[in-house]
Amino acid sequence: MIGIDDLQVRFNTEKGVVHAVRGVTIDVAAGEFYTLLGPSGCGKTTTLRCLAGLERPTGGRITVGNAVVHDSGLGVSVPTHKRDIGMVFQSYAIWPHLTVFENVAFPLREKRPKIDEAVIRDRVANALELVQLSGYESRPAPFLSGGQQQRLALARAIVREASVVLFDEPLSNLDAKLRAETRLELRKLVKRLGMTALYVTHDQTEALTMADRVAVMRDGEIVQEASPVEIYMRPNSRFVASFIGQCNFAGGTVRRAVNGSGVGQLETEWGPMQYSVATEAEAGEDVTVAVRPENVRLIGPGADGLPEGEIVEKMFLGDCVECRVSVGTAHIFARVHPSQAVEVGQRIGVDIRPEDVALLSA
Ligand SMILES: Nc1ncnc2c1ncn2[C@@H]1O[C@H](COP(=O)(O)OP(=O)(O)OP(=O)(O)O)[C@@H](O)[C@H]1O
Repeated sequence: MIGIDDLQVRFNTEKGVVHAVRGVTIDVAAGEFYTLLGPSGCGKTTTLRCLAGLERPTGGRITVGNAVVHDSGLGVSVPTHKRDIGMVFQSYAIWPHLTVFENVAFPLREKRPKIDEAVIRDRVANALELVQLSGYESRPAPFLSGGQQQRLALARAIVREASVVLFDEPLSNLDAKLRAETRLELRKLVKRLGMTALYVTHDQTEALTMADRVAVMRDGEIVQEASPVEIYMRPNSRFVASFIGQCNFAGGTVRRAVNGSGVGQLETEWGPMQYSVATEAEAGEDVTVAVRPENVRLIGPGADGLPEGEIVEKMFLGDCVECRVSVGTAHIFARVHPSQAVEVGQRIGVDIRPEDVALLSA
């Protein structure tokens, strides 16, 4: 439904040329919820703006459904209003001088040939019902709460009945609790309407909870594209592992590589370890070992010949206690249940399952 092929965007600035998007290629299936995730300045908004027709790419080709909306080689560029796309932005861009009804009706009133007033009323009523704003029709838009304004922006995007909807950080103005509620609501609504969504965010929780597929961007490029679970469990680089959630890293050397269904052996800064996820790393190769803090278990000292360390710091985080443990020649962070008795200075065994160890290139 959305095809972006080798997208290139260069901006000429006083400080020289900024190559904001470098060969981004994505293919989003009909009905899929696809998220571009990355730190500020990585080029995600620029990619979205190119798709919307708000930015002119330097190179590449973009299709929406069966329509080519941009092709730098052929000199094709379809204007924004002729693309089959709805948009929801961070600043909701609702009209403060209009009522809720008129805000939603606005995109329909702009259409040529003109849409019949009775049809407009019907479609607005439907859109408002979907986002649970029925009954607010005559209220001035600024007199809605942040969450309601966000839903109003969504109603305005869906009233066009476009098959593709673009979201640029639409939840970032909401407080934490409302943001968490709206995440799931928004995903459910998009799925119910069968829309194809391209969602831009720098918030890893949003990406992990909402998306069918996530593309992590860095410096204008996609560095990994996979399902949320795979991105989290099998990051392909230190950058992705540390951008998405917390991660422990240590230098290591492969002593015996995984073959078949067996486990491999590593020598690491934390001591000897086992791993079971097959990689291309060979015996003798230097690697970076990555382990999530929630996968580090702390067990009584001397247990089963586990590497032993000392708790040097602990921090209560509400749903868990984070401990910094000195082990081998390095430190590792572990997250334990608040009911587990842990004290600074305590000797402790550090247990990590082989399947929770990821190897990255050194
Ligand atoms: N109109 C412009 N002129 C010059 N440089 C620009 C322009 N728009 C974006 N850039 C630059 O292109 C790069 C990518 O910007 P972009 O807004 O796409 O990043 P982003 O990942 O969406 O970041 P954020 O989350 O902060 O919006 C940045 O270095 C930015 O400064």
